[in-house]
Amino acid sequence: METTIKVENLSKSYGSFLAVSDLNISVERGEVFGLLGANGAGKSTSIECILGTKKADSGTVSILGMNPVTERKKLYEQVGVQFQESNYPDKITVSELCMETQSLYKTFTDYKELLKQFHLMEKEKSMVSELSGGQKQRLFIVLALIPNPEVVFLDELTTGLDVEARRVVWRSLDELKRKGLTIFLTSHYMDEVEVLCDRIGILRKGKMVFYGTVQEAIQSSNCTKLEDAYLYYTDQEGLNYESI
Ligand SMILES: Nc1ncnc2c1ncn2[C@@H]1O[C@H](COP(=O)(O)OP(=O)(O)OP(=O)(O)O)[C@@H](O)[C@H]1O
Repeated sequence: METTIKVENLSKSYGSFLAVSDLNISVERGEVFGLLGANGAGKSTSIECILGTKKADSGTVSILGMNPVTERKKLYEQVGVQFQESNYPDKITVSELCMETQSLYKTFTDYKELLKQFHLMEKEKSMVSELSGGQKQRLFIVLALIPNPEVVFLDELTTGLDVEARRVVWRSLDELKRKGLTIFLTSHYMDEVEVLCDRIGILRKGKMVFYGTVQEAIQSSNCTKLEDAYLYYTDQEGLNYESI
């Protein structure tokens, strides 16, 4: 198998606060990896350090065999990133923003196909600023996919999406995965994780407390559902576990 993302012994502190501690992750080509953890567990910090947009204190990262810090330009031709809050000009339409994004890359996918796939075609001429939260979220996924990437990083994939929109996103990602796209995502929704992820890592206070398949998480915690297994791993003091 071909390893697409390799993270070894990655750590990051903010002052004296250790946000990510000794992270090890390996994602194969065409695999979907989900990084899970409570608010503040260190997911975004990890993604930013992996992408090289934040400087890790120690550890090594390789994406498609490249170092994201020193080979940034070349790597970013093949990596898509979904931003939570994109910086876009005030008065720009959906299609203009897509075209602008296309212009940043040597090769790209037809954005209209992506807009269709993510049910945004009827918003093509709308101002980005006038889209609903869920429509914007889907647009940011489209923007991440425009370079026709080999790997895509999706932070809080479907936060704010309604039930139908989530299914649209899941279906589209599944299709892209079949074509060999490697996906690194974070999510707070265990149903989504069960549908999409081949392997997961659960972070608790910056440390990986579980790494393996969804089935392994369920089995090793003696639970029957992933949500319970997740709580078992993230809430080991038992404060909330089984409180409902
Ligand atoms: N720039 C910063 N300076 C200091 N502390 C930070 C900074 N960014 C993040 N932190 C802290 O690091 C920890 C991890 O934050 P991070 O954003 O990585 O968590 P997360 O798992 O992505 O959370 P969420 O699910 O809420 O998005 C938190 O305790 C946060 O307060």
